[in-house]
Amino acid sequence: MTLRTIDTLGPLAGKRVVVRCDLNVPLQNAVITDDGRVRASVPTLEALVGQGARVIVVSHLGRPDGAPDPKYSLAPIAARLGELLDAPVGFAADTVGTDAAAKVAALGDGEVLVLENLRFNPGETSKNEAERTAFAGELAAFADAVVSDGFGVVHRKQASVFELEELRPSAAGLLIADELEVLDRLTESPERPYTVVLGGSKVSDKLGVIAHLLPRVDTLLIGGGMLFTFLAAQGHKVGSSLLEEDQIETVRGYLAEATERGVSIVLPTDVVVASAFSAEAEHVVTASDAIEQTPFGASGLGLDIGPDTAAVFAEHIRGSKTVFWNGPMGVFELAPFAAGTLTVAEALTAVDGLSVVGGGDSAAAVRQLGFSDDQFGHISTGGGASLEFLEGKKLPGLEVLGWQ
Ligand SMILES: Nc1ncnc2c1ncn2[C@@H]1O[C@H](COP(=O)(O)OP(=O)(O)O)[C@@H](O)[C@H]1O
Ligand SMILES: O=C(OP(=O)(O)O)[C@H](O)COP(=O)(O)O
Repeated sequence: MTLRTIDTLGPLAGKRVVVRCDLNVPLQNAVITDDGRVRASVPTLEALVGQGARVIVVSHLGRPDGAPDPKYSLAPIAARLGELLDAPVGFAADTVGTDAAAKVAALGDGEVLVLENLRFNPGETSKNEAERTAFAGELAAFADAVVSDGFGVVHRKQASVFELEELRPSAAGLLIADELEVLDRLTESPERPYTVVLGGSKVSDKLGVIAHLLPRVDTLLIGGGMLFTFLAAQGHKVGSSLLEEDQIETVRGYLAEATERGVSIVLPTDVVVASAFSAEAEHVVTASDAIEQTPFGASGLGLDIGPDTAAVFAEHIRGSKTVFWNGPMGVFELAPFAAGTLTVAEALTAVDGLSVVGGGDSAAAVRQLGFSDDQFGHISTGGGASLEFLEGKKLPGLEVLGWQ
């Protein structure tokens, strides 16, 4: 079965349509540093506004703890959406409370309202299905129909991504359809050599993907926060760098399996180690088996891949016909630790084949480092979502829309 599209919902003029977007953008002091995901949400919202639907936008932002936290308010994102739509966009200070109910009731045809962060409500991400269904029911009370367009979150079985879509007539938005068109090419018949580059900080989420990618790819390049669990698996000390100790054995298994399958997992030979997590911190380049031998000893933090590693990664990337990259190579937000990400991004722009960058922060990184979207084959709004799609997994937020 293929995705149900918006037209399967019938005429939407005057109907209340809840649209699940992924507006989880990077913010610094409530200022959006990359609005890519907001822009990517616009075509579907414009299409619904154009039909005269009453559009109610819902999204998460960050990982708040199931309770309101002003740091994660969607208010600045609602304002940006208004600029991009060039129309007034309302904002409710809660998700399913009295303010939301009043503003939904007052919404006119062709108007847009953004509700406050879904994850301020424990039911959104609850592990308990009944709790998720109860929260989805509260959202469904606002909806005659649901459009799901938050590609970045379709791998999460969360109330607004799965249970809500079961409770009302639902369909996929234009962004999800676009994303699947490109990513499907990567699962069906990627031109070889096929290289996947992994980094970022959601280490435990993404390590699990590796087992499923090994049968599909020729080369895996490992940078970012996850590289330290690999170094630890090889018996090296990693100072105070990000480390998933309980994954070390699993990672040893990946290394052994890669050897058996003839897949090369390329690990950094040098890293940038800093005295603290700050742009002003002292930092040095060191061999990746000597992280604790810098002046910072065991408190040293690995915050980027080193220049030798970056050059080796770039060579692998340029020699590939298909490259998928998720997760910055280092803490690119701090200038001294952006070089590895810059080198890898540059190499992707030189791929003679299909290059895909996936993930909110990875997309933000390439734009912040001065690249334009058209220098890559595709920039996906989903990091974890596209990785899990590439590993061939059935994603709850897609299955509920008819995708098989
Ligand atoms: N060595 C590292 N230590 C800590 N954080 C890192 C490291 N390398 C990269 N990061 C961080 O990873 C974050 C992005 O990770 P992630 O959310 O997994 O990527 P994406 O959003 O592209 O899927 C960035 O904010 C970056 O600072
Ligand atoms: O940023 C996101 O994913 P990504 O970092 O894998 O691209 C999505 O908004 C999902 O967020 P989550 O990983 O907190 O569920």
